[in-house]
Order: sequence, then structure tokens, then C-alpha cells
Amino acid sequence: MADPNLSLLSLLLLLPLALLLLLYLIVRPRPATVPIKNRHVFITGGSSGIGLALAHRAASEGARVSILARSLDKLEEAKNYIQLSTGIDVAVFVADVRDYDAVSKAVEAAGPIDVLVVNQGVFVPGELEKQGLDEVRFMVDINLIGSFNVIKAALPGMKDRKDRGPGSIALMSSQAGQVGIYGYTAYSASKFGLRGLAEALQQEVIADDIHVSLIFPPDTDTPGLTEETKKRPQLTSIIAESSGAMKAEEVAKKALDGIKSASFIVPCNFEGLLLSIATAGLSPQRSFIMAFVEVVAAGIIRIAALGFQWNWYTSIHKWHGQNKST
Ligand SMILES: NC(=O)C1=CN([C@@H]2O[C@H](COP(=O)(O)OP(=O)(O)OC[C@H]3O[C@@H](n4cnc5c(N)ncnc54)[C@H](OP(=O)(O)O)[C@@H]3O)[C@@H](O)[C@H]2O)C=CC1
Ligand SMILES: CCCCCCCCCCCCCCCC(=O)[C@@H](N)CO
Repeated sequence: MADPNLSLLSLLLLLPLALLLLLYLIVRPRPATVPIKNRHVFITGGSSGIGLALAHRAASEGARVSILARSLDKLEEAKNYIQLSTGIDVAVFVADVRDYDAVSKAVEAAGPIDVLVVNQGVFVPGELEKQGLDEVRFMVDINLIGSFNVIKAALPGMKDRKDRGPGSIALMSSQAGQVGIYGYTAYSASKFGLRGLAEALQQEVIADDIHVSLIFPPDTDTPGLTEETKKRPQLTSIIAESSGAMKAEEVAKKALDGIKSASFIVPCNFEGLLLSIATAGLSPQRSFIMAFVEVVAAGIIRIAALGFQWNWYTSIHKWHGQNKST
């Protein structure tokens, strides 16, 4: 007779191994890599903050880089900065992503794109009740509709590329695009929208060897954030502080690594990794190891998520209490 302890042990070992094997066999799309060196990387919002750090990094890694934004002054400044620190020349394009014709002309002038980084974004925090619909529209138009304009303009050329290896479309979301945050109704909506766009688009372009990445940074030290913090409701800051802040260069490294490994979901810090596991849902997952972590952690991570919500609602409750008594 077999030792019952031994069979229990082998069962405990076999179960995870069987699960790993199953996940290895079924994860889709299959793992892929997207080379950066000698490829054309086109970055919207590449003149400032995260986009600029990405442009700098991609240029240092040997890519041909194009950046697009509204202000020519900021674009020229970014170009000079990258030229001075790497010796590499970056092409600049002036366009507002809300203007499809202008974006289309820029994309055509830039030439066929291998890696498209849709990074432009604006954020005006504030409770919806105090926010004008003009501000809501501003965020949705630039962050969401603007992303459609950029992708629509670039996609035909990207699909036409022949024998030039795997392509990538990366979208800059935000941790506020994984969970709704006080003061971000319009911003979160615009960033959640990118997720639907990305999930559907990946199915549509997989046959063209184009790989979609969704990047989820926490608060990141950029000129945009400096402006934003001047107007932030206190509760927005309290809740956003649940995730550690990052430097633009750190986010750019995570983003570029995510693009190169063709990861669909790209978290940027530890809290971001937890958020990604908690919100895995029906998103594609190429890594069977990450899929394994998602399956095994599902229950416990839901408890952690409820703990965060408990903490946030306690802060909201306290804040209202204090503001009534003063
Ligand atoms: N900083 C943060 O804390 C976080 C930022 N993000 C996201 O990262 C992205 C970059 O943010 P960040 O680097 O902080 O922002 P910045 O404000 O520093 O830079 C934004 C860039 O987008 C460009 N841009 C803005 N509006 C338009 C437009 N209508 N058409 C074309 N280009 C435009 C800006 O140039 P110009 O004004 O000249 O057009 C600039 O190059 C955004 O999508 C943001 O939502 C996500 C999580 C955290
Ligand atoms: C198990 C679950 C773990 C949960 C961890 C939760 C952390 C959530 C923090 C959300 C931070 C939102 C930052 C938005 C940044 C941004 O986009 C603005 N700066 C505008 O640019």
C-alpha cells in the first residue's frame, strides 16, 4: 500500500503542475517579441513627460523615432534635448489628435510605422458636479476619440508593412483606467474606454502580426501631473496615494519592456501588478506564468481589493464628517 502522506504530497505537486501545463497550452495570443532597434517608433504626446522619456529611451535603443503633439515649441525643445543627450535626430510633427486630417497628414509624412505609441492625454480632476461638460468632452475627445483618430490613421500603413517583423500598438492608460477614482469620472471613463478599444483591436490585428499593449502607470512625475495637482480634490490625492509615485523614466522603461515582450497588460509598479491581477477579467494573457498567478491568486486578491475599497470609503466618510463640522 502506498504511504497516504506520499500520495497527498504528489497530488499537491501534481495539481499545480497540471494547471501550469494546461495554461501553457491554452494562453492566447501566443508569446511574441517586438524588436525596437532600427524600427520606426511613432509616439503621440512625445514632447513631454512619459512620452518624451519613451522617445528618449527608444532613440537610445536604436529606433527611428517620430513624435507628435500640438505645440511646435515643446516639440523642438524635446528634439533638442534628445539630440544633445543621445546625438540622435528625432522627427517632429505638429497636430492635434482631435483633428483626423492633421493626424493623417503627419502619419503619412512620417512613413510606415512599426511601433505606434498612443500616449497623448489630458487630465482635469474634479467632482463631476463641479466639472463643466466642456471639460468632460475635452478629456474624452483627446484621450479616447483622439486615440481612435491616431490608430485609424496609422493602421493601414502598419498592416501593409511587409517582412518587417512584428508590429505594436501601445496605448497609455492609467491605474485610473483599472479602477474608478474620486475626482476622475471623465478621466477614468476615457481610460477605461481604451481598454475596450484595445481588447477588441487585438483580436482584429493579431493576423497582421500586430501586438497591442495597454500601459497602466500610477501617478508619474511629469509637467502634466504638476499642473494637475494644483486642482486636485484632497480625496483624489488621498486615494491615488494608495499606489506609489514613479518617475517618467521608470514608467518609460516598464512601457518599452512591455511593448518588446508584446504584453497585453503592462503594470508599472508593485501596486500596479496587484491591480492587474485583480482586474485580469477576460483580457488576453500571453504568459502562462502570469496566467497561473492570476488563477491561484483570484480569491485572495479579491479580498485585498475589498480591503482597499473599505479603506477608500472610510477616507471619504471621514472627509465628509470633517467638512460638515468646520
Ligand atoms: N503623469 C501621470 O501621473 C500619469 C499620466 N498618465 C497618462 O500618460 C500620458 C502622458 O501623460 P504625461 O506625460 O503626464 O502628460 P504631459 O502633460 O506631461 O504630456 C502630454 C503630452 O501629450 C500632448 N498632447 C496633449 N493634448 C494633445 C492633443 N490634443 N493632441 C496632440 N498631443 C497632445 C502634449 O503636447 P501638447 O500639449 O503640445 O499637445 C504632451 O506632449 C497621458 O495619456 C496620461 O493620461 C497615466 C497615468 C499617470
Ligand atoms: C488588490 C488591489 C490592489 C490595489 C492597489 C490600488 C492602487 C490604486 C491607485 C490608483 C491610482 C490612480 C492614479 C492615477 C494617475 C493618473 O492617471 C493621474 N495622475 C492623471 O494623470
